[in-house]
Amino acid sequence: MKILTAAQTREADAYTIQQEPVSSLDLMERAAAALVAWLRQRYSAQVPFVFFCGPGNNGGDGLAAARLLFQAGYEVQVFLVEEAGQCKSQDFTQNLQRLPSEISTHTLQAGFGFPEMEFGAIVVDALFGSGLSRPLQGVYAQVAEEINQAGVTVVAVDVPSGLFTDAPTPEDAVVVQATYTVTFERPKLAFLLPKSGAWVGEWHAVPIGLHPEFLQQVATPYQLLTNAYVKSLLKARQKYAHKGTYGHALLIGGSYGKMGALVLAAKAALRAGIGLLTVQIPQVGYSIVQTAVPEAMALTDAHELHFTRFMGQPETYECIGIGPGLGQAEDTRLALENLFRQHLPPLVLDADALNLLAADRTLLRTLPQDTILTPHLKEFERLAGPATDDFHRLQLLQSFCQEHRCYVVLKGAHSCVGTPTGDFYFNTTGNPGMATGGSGDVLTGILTALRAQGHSALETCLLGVYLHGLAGDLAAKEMGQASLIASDLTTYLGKAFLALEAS
Ligand SMILES: NC(=O)C1=CN([C@@H]2O[C@H](COP(=O)(O)OP(=O)(O)OC[C@H]3O[C@@H](n4cnc5c(N)ncnc54)[C@H](OP(=O)(O)O)[C@@H]3O)[C@@H](O)[C@H]2O)[C@H](O)CC1
Ligand SMILES: [K+]
Repeated sequence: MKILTAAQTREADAYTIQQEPVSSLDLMERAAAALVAWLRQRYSAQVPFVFFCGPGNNGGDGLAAARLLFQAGYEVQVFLVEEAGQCKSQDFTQNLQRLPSEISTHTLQAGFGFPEMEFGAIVVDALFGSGLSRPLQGVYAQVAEEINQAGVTVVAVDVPSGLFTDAPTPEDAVVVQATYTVTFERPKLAFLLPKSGAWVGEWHAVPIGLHPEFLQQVATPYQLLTNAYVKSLLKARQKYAHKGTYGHALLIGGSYGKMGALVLAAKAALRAGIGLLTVQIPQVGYSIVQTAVPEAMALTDAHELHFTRFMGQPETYECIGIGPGLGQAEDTRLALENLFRQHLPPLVLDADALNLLAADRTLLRTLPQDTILTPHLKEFERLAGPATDDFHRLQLLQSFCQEHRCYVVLKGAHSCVGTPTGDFYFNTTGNPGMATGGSGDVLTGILTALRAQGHSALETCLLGVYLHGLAGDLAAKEMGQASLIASDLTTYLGKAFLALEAS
């Protein structure tokens, strides 16, 4: 699903208005109705609502929604927030005229006294949306600050007021802290990024019937993974298959004190459908692996404690995953250097393999084409340098993938897959319970297994992050986020496959 910029959203509006055709006032009515349907599903008519409406179409949405909610029997109060002399949008003015006189309406200007709020009231933030052109100041900043200090549930209309959707919001800017953001048609790019996403709370995208033709033709490098799309990437298992049909993968990793990481990756690879799995481990890991993962074959390194030399034949494997528990010894770096000189099957690199690459730019330059790298934010910073903000990090991701002709799974709340073509795919599954040691090792195992089964690098990344997150969501549903540990992700991987197939 494409993610649109604010400018593209305006174009989508204009196209819809012209081609459907529908008046802009009716389009606003549709947006307001979609918001009200969401509110009514969540809150009973006993819950009072307080609307704060700005001067543009976001405020107009607020006014239309206040009217519809009032007509549905809810108690509604409206505060119009305005800087003296500020122009109002036409649709705002029309909706103000349509507001039933029974709704208590007040204007807040500079120096206002912030209203007392009834206990349990829900604040609807309709100050500004995608038309924000500068940080909040004056009365708008004051109202936003008061809302943030009121300790109430805040539902932001389309965008939390003060948040820029396609550019960094300055560090010191005032932004409404939303509990929920009900956004129209598509989430905005800022919602998916770690810093700006924190203002958004839990977001829900509600359709408002923007013209499908426009959505189909509009070009964007930003995509959101949908269930339907990821499902289309699944391959059915064949009746006459044998273990050779589903690839032979190799995982290289584990070192003294870090064999668990390799075991986690190996178990996940097996649950991700691999036909055959071999692991290469230092001697210290031999009995650990043979006991913990009897399904895997083991190659032992010449070294007792860590990886120093690839012991197999590259052509035996359809994919090699390197990194979980690897360690960063100098002879491990040399072993990677030697390995990269060979003709290799596709690679998945994680953890210490990434740290070794980051510390040795020459090694990085020899990275085989189409390698999948799976850094978290800190590892990515080591690889590509520090980012000044979320949007700068996306630029770094794009140029890194293009320069090294690789795929990067940048792990986080909405893990982002960067591609050599300069595209970005944001994941939609997963939860904060997955921020736990070993979660990344499980992902490496899944990706290595999918790649070895013949998926392209892109398909592997998309299917892998989605299934990994879905397994986390299914696990968290039964055991809660706090108690979730990495092995649970592997336990629930089968259910994630089933859920995706059945969706
Ligand atoms: N397709 C859709 O998604 C639809 C969305 N709708 C809603 O429309 C808004 C966007 O409306 P728009 O009027 O473009 O923008 P805003 O309401 O966010 O505000 C714009 C006005 O405010 C001025 N402005 C901008 N920043 C500030 C600021 N910091 N302080 C004061 N004033 C500011 C701006 O004027 P400037 O010329 O000064 O920039 C505008 O006057 C979208 O978010 C949805 O809620 C439609 O209802 C339906 C379709
Ligand atoms: K808003």
